[in-house]
Amino acid sequence: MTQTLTIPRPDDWHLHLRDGAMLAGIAPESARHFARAIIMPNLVPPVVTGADAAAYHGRIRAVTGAGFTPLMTLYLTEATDPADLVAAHAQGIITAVKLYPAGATTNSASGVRDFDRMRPVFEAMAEAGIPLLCHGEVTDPEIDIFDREAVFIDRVLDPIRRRTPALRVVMEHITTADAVAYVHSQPENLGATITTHHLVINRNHILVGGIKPHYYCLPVAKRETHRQALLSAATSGDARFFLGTDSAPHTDDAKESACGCAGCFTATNTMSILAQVFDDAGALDKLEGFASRNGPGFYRLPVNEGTLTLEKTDTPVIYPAKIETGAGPVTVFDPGFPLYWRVL
Ligand SMILES: NC(=O)N[C@@H](CC(=O)O)C(=O)O
Ligand SMILES: [Zn+2]
Ligand SMILES: [Zn+2]
Repeated sequence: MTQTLTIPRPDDWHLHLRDGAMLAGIAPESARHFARAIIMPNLVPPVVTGADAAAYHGRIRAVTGAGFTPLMTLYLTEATDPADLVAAHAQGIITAVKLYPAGATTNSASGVRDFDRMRPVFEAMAEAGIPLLCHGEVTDPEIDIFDREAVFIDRVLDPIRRRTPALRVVMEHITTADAVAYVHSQPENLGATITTHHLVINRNHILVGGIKPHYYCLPVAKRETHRQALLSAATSGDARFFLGTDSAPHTDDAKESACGCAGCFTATNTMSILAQVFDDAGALDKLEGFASRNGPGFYRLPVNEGTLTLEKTDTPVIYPAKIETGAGPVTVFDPGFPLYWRVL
């Protein structure tokens, strides 16, 4: 008998949809499987005001139609007006606010340099219950790239949490056992997203046998013990860990370059990969919590009423190697093993 798995329609709590021709080319890949997604604001120029977010929301819906709900975020800068942010949230324009340390990742030049200066904004957000989503890496050139997440927790995140304990925080795309342990040490108003690709690759996948630009993302994948810690957290059933794919398309010429962009594009095959990874870990029953229930729980939103069904097949699932967009081709993340779970 064919094995199937039906779960409430999943959501993606961390997604890059970009804009223009790229948006038009890749948004359908997410809208096909996901009901809602938290949309990252790191456009050029970034989404910084409620008005920017409302306009971007319109551009996304023009591509996806009403079957997909983009949950908008604002890009926090040192010039952010707390009143604009609180008003945008009260009007339902935004769901959360994104913190990028300046220079940490793709299009983060207008991010925050002095975290202490943001305290009035954090207080206003705590008061209004608006989640702060953190790209958790320090940018100090003295700090080794593999240590930047752990150092961020000690130097930036923990001080913010001590000063504003009521602030709801999501540690985005966690990559270390340190981040998993930090979530465990904290009250329920701290959650964490885990990407599909960080459940699959460790740093060897990027570097051994030749450099693999399509496995390069930020935060960079760490050693295998950290991947194991992420897998344990994702499959544990702990409601503070939920799916944020961080699917982050760049055109092939931008990835396959002497200075290649960071980002893995996983929207197309994420659900097949996750089903395979959870099945291989003997935790298929935990996929529903991770992909469909824990995120809405944290964000205080209803679980989706629709469903998604996956079927286990005898022959590997075939998916496109690249998505052709008006901006250029985008390579789909290759997990490096066959996938036997097909989305029906
Ligand atoms: N994850 C990445 O490697 N890249 C993201 C930015 C981000 O989420 O940090 C992107 O926008 O390309
Ligand atoms: Zn990030
Ligand atoms: Zn991201």
